[in-house]
Amino acid sequence: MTSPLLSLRGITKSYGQVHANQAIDLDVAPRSIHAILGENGAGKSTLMKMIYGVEQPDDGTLAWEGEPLTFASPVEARRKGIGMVFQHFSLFETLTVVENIQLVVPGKKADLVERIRTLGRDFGLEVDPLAHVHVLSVGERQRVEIIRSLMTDPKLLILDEPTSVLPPQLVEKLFDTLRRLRDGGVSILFISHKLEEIRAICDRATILRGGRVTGHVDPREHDAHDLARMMIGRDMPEPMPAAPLSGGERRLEIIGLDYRPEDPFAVELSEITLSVRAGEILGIAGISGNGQSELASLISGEIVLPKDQRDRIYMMGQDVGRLDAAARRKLGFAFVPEDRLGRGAVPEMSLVLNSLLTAHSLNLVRHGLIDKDKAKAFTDDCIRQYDVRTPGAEIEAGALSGGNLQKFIVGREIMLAPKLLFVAQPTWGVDIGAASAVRRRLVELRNEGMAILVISEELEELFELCDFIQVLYRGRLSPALIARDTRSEDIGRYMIGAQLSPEKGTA
Ligand SMILES: Nc1ncnc2c1ncn2[C@@H]1O[C@H](COP(=O)(O)OP(=O)(O)OP(=O)(O)O)[C@@H](O)[C@H]1O
Repeated sequence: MTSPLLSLRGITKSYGQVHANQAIDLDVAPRSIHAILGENGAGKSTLMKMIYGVEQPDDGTLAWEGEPLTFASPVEARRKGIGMVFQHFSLFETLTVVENIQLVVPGKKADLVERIRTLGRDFGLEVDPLAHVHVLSVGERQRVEIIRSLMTDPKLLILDEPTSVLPPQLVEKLFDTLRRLRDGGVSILFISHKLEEIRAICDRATILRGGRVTGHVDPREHDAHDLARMMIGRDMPEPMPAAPLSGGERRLEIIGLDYRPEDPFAVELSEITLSVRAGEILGIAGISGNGQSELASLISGEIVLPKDQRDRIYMMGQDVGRLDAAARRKLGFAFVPEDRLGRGAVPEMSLVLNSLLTAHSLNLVRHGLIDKDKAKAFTDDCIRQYDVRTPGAEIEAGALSGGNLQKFIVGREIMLAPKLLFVAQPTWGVDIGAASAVRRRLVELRNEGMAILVISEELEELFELCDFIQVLYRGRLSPALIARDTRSEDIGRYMIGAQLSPEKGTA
C-alpha cells in the first residue's frame, strides 16, 4: 500500500491482569475506511483510546505520516489531525448547534455558522446551526458531532459504533457522508459489530480477538460468516425456533395510558395501549427519543402514576401504577434498563455486590447479612452462563467492557426467573456471537412461558425475537403488528411517522 497515514507496531496495554491489547500492528492507509472488528472485550476501544491520546500504551510505537508519535492527550491528537466521535454524544441540550461547536472550536459565531452550513452541504451533514440541540433527532445530533470533529480538519476520524444510534433509513445517508469524506481525503476508523455494514462501507478490516490481531482482510472479499468466524473463533449458532403461541395469561397490560412529564425535554405519552401474555415476546420499535425512556420508567416503576390515575398499568393481574419498582419486582417482574452504568449497575462496586442489587430476593441476604458464598456462587454462575469475560466476580463492574457488562446485567435479571421480563436494548453494544446467544436464550424463555417485553432500535433483532411489534413515534404507539406478516419497510415508515398501508396485518 501507499505509505500509511497511521502505523502502530507492537502496541501493548494491560489493566492489571487484563491484557487488553497485545502486540497490535495496524496500518491505516490514506483515503480509506478501515473497520476494527472484534467481539466484546476484544480491545477495540482500548486501541482507539491510545490512538486518540486518552490512554498511553505500555509498549510499542505509533507513527503518523512516517514520524514517531506520542500523544499525551486528545488535544494533541486533534492538533495533529485525529478526530473521534464517541458513541455517547456530549452535546449540551439547552445550547444551539453553533454554541455547542463554539465550546471547542474558536471563531466568531457568524463565521462558524457559515462553516457549519458549508460542511453540511459538502458532506451531506445538513443541520440548522441555530437550532437548539434538544429539538434535534438522534441522527441530527450525530451530524453535529461529526461536523464538530470535521471543523478541526482531521485527516483521520474515529467513529465508535456510529450506526447503533441510527434508524435504518439514516444508515445509508451516514455511509454516503463517510464515502464523501474519504473521497475528500479523510481516513476513517470504523468500529462496528455489524458485519454487513462493514462489508458495505469499509475497504479494509482489522480483526481483534482477545486483545490480539487475528487478521487484516478486505471485508468485501469475505462473507459475514467468514468474518464472524475470525472474530469469535467458531461458527455462529443458528437462531432458536419459536414454538407456536400458547395464548397464556396477560402478564402486562397497559390501557390508554397518558403521561405528561414535568421535565420540558421529556416526551409526553398519549393513549399507550399494549399487552404481553405468558409465552410471547412483544417488541417496541422506534428511534430512541420518541418516548422510550419515559415508557420504560413507567413500566419499571421508576415513575409511579399520580393518585387519580387508576387501572392503567397491570402486572400479573394487579393494578401496579402506584407501586414502586421494588413492589413490582416482588410480583415477579424483572428489568434490564438501557442505561447500564447508571441504573443497571454501580460501576464502583464488584460484580458480586452488583448481583445483590436485584438478586437479593434469592436468599442471598439472610437476617440482613449477605450470604457471601451464595452471592459469589450466583455471580460465578451468571458469568459462566452468559459468557461474561472478566478475571473474576470480585472485579468492579466499571472495569468490564460495555458488551460484557450488558451480558452480566441481562444474565442477572434472567436468573431471577421472572414471570415478566422487560429488556431495553438487549444486545446494545453486544457482539454478534454473544448477541445471538442472548437472543436464543430470550426465545427459549418465551417458549418456556415467560412474558417478555423488548425495546430495541434494531429491527432485525425485533424480527428475530418478537411475536408482535409496536412502533413508538412521538409518544404514541402503533397498533400491534404480527411480526411474521410485517416487512421491515412498514415498521420503518411508522418509525419516521408515515402511515402504514391499511392491508398489512395487525394483531
Ligand atoms: N479502565 C479499565 N480497567 C480495567 N480493565 C479495563 C479497563 N478498560 C478496559 N478494560 C478491559 O480491557 C479489555 C478490553 O476492553 P475494550 O473496552 O477495549 O473492549 P472492546 O473491544 O471495546 O469491547 P466492547 O465491544 O464490549 O466495547 C476488557 O477485558 C476490559 O474489561
